[in-house]
Amino acid sequence: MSLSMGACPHAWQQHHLHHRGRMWAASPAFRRQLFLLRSLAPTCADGGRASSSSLRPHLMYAAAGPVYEADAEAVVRRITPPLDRARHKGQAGKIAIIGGCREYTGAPYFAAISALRVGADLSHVFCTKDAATVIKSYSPELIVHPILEESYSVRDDERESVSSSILAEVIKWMERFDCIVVGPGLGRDSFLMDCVGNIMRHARQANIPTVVDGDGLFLITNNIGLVEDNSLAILTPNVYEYKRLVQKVLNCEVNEENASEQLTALCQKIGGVTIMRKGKADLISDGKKVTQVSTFGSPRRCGGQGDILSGSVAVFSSWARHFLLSNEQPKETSVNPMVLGCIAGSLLLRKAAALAFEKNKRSTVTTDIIEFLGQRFVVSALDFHLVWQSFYLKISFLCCSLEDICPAGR
Ligand SMILES: NC(=O)C1=CN([C@@H]2O[C@H](COP(=O)(O)OP(=O)(O)OC[C@H]3O[C@@H](n4cnc5c(N)ncnc54)[C@H](OP(=O)(O)O)[C@@H]3O)[C@@H](O)[C@H]2O)[C@@H](O)CC1
Ligand SMILES: Nc1ncnc2c1ncn2[C@@H]1O[C@H](COP(=O)(O)OP(=O)(O)OP(=O)(O)O)[C@@H](O)[C@H]1O
Ligand SMILES: [Mg+2]
Repeated sequence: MSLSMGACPHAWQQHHLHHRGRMWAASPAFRRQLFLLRSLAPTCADGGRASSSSLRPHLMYAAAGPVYEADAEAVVRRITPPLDRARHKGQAGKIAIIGGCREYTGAPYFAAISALRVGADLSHVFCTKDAATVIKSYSPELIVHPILEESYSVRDDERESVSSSILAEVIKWMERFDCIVVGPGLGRDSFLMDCVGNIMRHARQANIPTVVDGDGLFLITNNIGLVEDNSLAILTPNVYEYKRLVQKVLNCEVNEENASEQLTALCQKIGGVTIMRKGKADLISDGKKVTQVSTFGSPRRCGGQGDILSGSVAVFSSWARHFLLSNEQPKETSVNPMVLGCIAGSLLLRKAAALAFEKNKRSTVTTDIIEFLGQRFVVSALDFHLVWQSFYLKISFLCCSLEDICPAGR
């Protein structure tokens, strides 16, 4: 990846300050170029070293003002590793999901199988004993560890020893993972929450990137120290999870008018984390800038799509990290692999959902979407669809024209 692009996006931005909003909104190609410049080039105004508290005014504008549409397809293409015959098992990613309890077995399965379908080599699930057999029976591809316990199965006097042995069991594996996803189908049992808090602390000490979703967000909302100042943490809240996070951290209500400012403020207040606010458009920020992915996916809102997303984001952010490390980035670069991972995951889910909906219409369920996660297929199928559509339109137009010249029946 070339990082030596000449123009300084911020200088350019200042010059055009008065045209903001309308111009960006008007031209997708323009926004695409700007995003690529901003995401793949160093921030020249501050040498990329701006901390959340030392942003200059025009950078504040960049952080608090417009939302840039990401060139998500370019990001996917850049960070996806080639299918190289020389690679061995594990090099394309080892992901672990911490989730799955008596109530929820679907969510951890969706996240784990999506990680594999996106292209990871190994996908583990750490869940409660009740959930393990069920999850294993969904798929032989997953490595399932039945180690978590809920309060009802642990006596008060055993809590400490059970908690330590759970942590010891996870630690044995932790260093091998490229990313963990905490929360899909985890439930909210208090003992379980405490154990998972310990697992998160350990992951942080070991520098393992952590995607926090579902009930993991419930856990960190009530214990924000678990992710505070962790630049390897990604939070993926849905509407309600975001609402709870804003109320707790910013002590106010969600403000749709200033969505990007509020998201930036939330990232900055927590410190270092990347947040993807899911919704009609997925808004992504690391506290420095806000980008969005708004490619239309599907009108179906069946449960489980967020789980696909968390598994996919885990894989893509690992790939983005490896890509940036192996491409000798200048130290001052502002590219954040966690942000790239969110962008790529969001696009993939949306494209897969679009294709699943085209096939299954209102009966689309999450399993149907997972079928379409083969990204090369998603991209080429979509391209094919567009080509076919335009070909079809041209044919129809030609037929209409012929009809005009030579009406049928004459
Ligand atoms: N197949 C599976 O196993 C799946 C399992 N999943 C797992 O389920 C667990 C919980 O995750 P979640 O996303 O359901 O819970 P969350 O976001 O806390 O609450 C959402 C609920 O809030 C409610 N609500 C409505 N309006 C509201 C408002 N204005 N402000 C506030 N709240 C409002 C509304 O409920 P209602 O009031 O309609 O009863 C809505 O349903 C988690 O572990 C996840 O991974 C899922 O991944 C799906 C697939
Ligand atoms: N109103 C919407 N319009 C279009 N796409 C949406 C909309 N809301 C969510 N999405 C898409 O669905 C994905 C999942 O978001 P959602 O809000 O359903 O997550 P979730 O509630 O955590 O899902 P889950 O049921 O897995 O827990 C998002 O990435 C987004 O792309
Ligand atoms: Mg969810």
